[in-house]
Amino acid sequence: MVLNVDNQLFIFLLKLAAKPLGTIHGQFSFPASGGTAGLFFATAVQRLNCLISFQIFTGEVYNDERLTKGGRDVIETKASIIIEDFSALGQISLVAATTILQAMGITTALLPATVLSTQTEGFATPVALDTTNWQQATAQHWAQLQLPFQGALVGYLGSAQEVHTVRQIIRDLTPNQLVVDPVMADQGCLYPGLPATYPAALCDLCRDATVLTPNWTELCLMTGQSISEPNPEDCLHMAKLLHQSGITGQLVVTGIHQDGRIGSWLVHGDQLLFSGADYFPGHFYGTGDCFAALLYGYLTRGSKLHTAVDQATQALAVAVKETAAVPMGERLLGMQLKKLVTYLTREK
Ligand SMILES: Nc1ncnc2c1ncn2[C@@H]1O[C@H](COP(=O)(O)OP(=O)(O)O)[C@@H](O)[C@H]1O
Ligand SMILES: Cc1ncc(COP(=O)(O)O)c(C=O)c1O
Repeated sequence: MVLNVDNQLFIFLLKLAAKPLGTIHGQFSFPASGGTAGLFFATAVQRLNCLISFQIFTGEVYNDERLTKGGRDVIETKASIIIEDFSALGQISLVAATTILQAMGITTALLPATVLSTQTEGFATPVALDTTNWQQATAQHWAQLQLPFQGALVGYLGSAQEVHTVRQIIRDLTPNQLVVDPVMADQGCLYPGLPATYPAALCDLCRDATVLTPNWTELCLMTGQSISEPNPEDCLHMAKLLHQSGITGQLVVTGIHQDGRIGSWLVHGDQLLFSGADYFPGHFYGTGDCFAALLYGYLTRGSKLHTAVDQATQALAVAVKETAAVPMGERLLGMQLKKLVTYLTREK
């Protein structure tokens, strides 16, 4: 319960208590204990001599000289913009990426691309909430605040319209690096609910990417090639096709089996550099999301791309091993991240 206190003596005492913090005026609301709680609060504030701006229930603001007129100090931390679906259940996409990047000590700026009740595979049709208007308004707010951004990571977006929105947002916020995981397909098929026009829409966004992490099916769809078995010759050919179409970011193709291991090919000129780890039988959901987040994280920490791919592959293997130990049906919830978080927080 909130009680309105309109008591001249109380306001006088509160002004006195808060004097070191600047000017206050008007009418205040405090919890049921009323004047006593208010006085206690004001005295505590005075004792702490807080150098912050804070708001009391009614919206009255204390201003401190150190704060700018806009109401905040300059923020120097460069946040990372993460744009992908927020699937409410389990550890898919934005939930996994946020967990990983926070464990790596990276400040995130989240723009959920769509809010889903579940991921799109294995749970029938998820309930979806379109976030386009909110995303645009939030990006505009961030631009007005002139916040600095280190980079952006883009994953599953879910509609061609959303892809266009995201492209515009990225152009407005100008992050230094853009890692795009063109999430749309696996094992030869587009994910449920995505239209056949989706790959072309995604290619537009990929033109702005500095690093791309498609799996083999996604690479084939992006280049309009029929879906083959992964092989080096086709991979290099498709890398050239992408380049010719204006997609010039560095290419890391995931889900590659080589020498009894599984990992990715980093396209380096006419060479393919393989990074791999132990293969665990069966399909895992959300490995691609986690790989892209880890790769983004290591790049942000300053690793060169080849090193970052190796680091991401080894870190991901920790989560794959943990997830392999849970019953197969549970894998639909995404990757188990507990051990990976410990691994990441222990890293220097
Ligand atoms: N069965 C598996 N065993 C071990 N690691 C795997 C397995 N499946 C995927 N990974 C790891 O996850 C990475 C991304 O997986 P991939 O299936 O290509 O992603 P996506 O989810 O985008 O299809 C792979 O390059 C590999 O490092
Ligand atoms: C909503 C959603 N986001 C993300 C993904 C990405 O999963 P993965 O990392 O396995 O490509 C999926 C896969 O089905 C999905 O449905």
